[in-house]
Amino acid sequence: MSDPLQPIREQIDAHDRHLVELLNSRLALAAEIGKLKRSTGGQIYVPEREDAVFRKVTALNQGPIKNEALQAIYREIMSAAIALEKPLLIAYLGPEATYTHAAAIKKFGASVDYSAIATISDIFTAIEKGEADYGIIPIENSTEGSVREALDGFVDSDLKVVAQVYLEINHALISSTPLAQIDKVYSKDQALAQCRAWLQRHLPHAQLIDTASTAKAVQIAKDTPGAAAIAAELAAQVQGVPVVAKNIQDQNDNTTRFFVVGKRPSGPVGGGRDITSLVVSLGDEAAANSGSLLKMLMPFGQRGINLSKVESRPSKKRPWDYLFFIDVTGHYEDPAMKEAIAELRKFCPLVKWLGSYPSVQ
Ligand SMILES: O=C(O)C(=O)C[C@]1(C(=O)O)C=C[C@@H](O)C=C1
Repeated sequence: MSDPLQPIREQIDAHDRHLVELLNSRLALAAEIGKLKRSTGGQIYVPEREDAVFRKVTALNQGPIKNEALQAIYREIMSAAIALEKPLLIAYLGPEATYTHAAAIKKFGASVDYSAIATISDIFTAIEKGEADYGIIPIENSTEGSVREALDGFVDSDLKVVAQVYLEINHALISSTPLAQIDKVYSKDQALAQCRAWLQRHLPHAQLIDTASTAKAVQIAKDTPGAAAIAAELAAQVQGVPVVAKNIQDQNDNTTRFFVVGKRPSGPVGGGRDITSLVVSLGDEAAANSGSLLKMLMPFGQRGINLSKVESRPSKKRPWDYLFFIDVTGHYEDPAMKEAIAELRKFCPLVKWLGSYPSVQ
């Protein structure tokens, strides 16, 4: 009896031949772009162009492929294109299998090189010294708020935020010890905090111990009797430690926002899809004038520039002196944004542009 799958598979084979041809022809064009960029010193990774490509293919898509699947494929196509143009090294907050590692792969795909770096400040240093091309760091979590080391890192650095990526965070309890006998739980402070209610319910007497990263916690738990770690399931797989419980985060839509940092700024994507991040200090103005916070936001509001985040951090220079981290919609090069920032500079001793980047992807 003839196999009914056979003729369909033959059509798939014909499509695959065509796809491979098309992919190679597309990548040859990227290699040509790479040559031009190398001779002119152009940027290899271009977030605003990638955003346009993602938007274009999504608009072309009539199914049945889902947009998410199409974008994942295009992520890998552009990752392969980057690798042909120039091998890029991406530094991420390690060790291997941290959430930042997963976010880095989501952003840059499988064809670039990655390097695990122990601290956020070492990531900044690696890029400044040219030891890595880009860095990826967690900036804020939907349950726990900002990552302080990351915000602080930008104050003293001239690196720019060139792109951002969001990753849904699903924590697992990882241990070789059964749940009833676990007396210590290791993880990064943010992850422990994101599972506070679950821990209170299931391990109310366990000691909670902060570690430099979630993957580091798995390393410790692996060799410590009675110990468990909170980390990604990926970290459990990579290090061969059993998963005791899955999805233990208190909020189901627990999401972390990551920044990609590099030496040169990204160009605009337009259409209200850019975000600009700034750090502002009001200096003595704050002490002298109770309306100064409002005054700081007015230059944006008056020009219809949308404010999506304001976060304050102690300046560490004087007690009760604050730095404000502000996200606004638009690119630094937009005329209205330029005007607003110029106005801010008239009365703020510090207005530092951290970067402008596409809001999605
Ligand atoms: O258009 C470019 O500048 C390219 O390098 C090509 C390409 C692509 O494959 O489409 C690859 C990498 C960049 O990040 C953006 C786009």
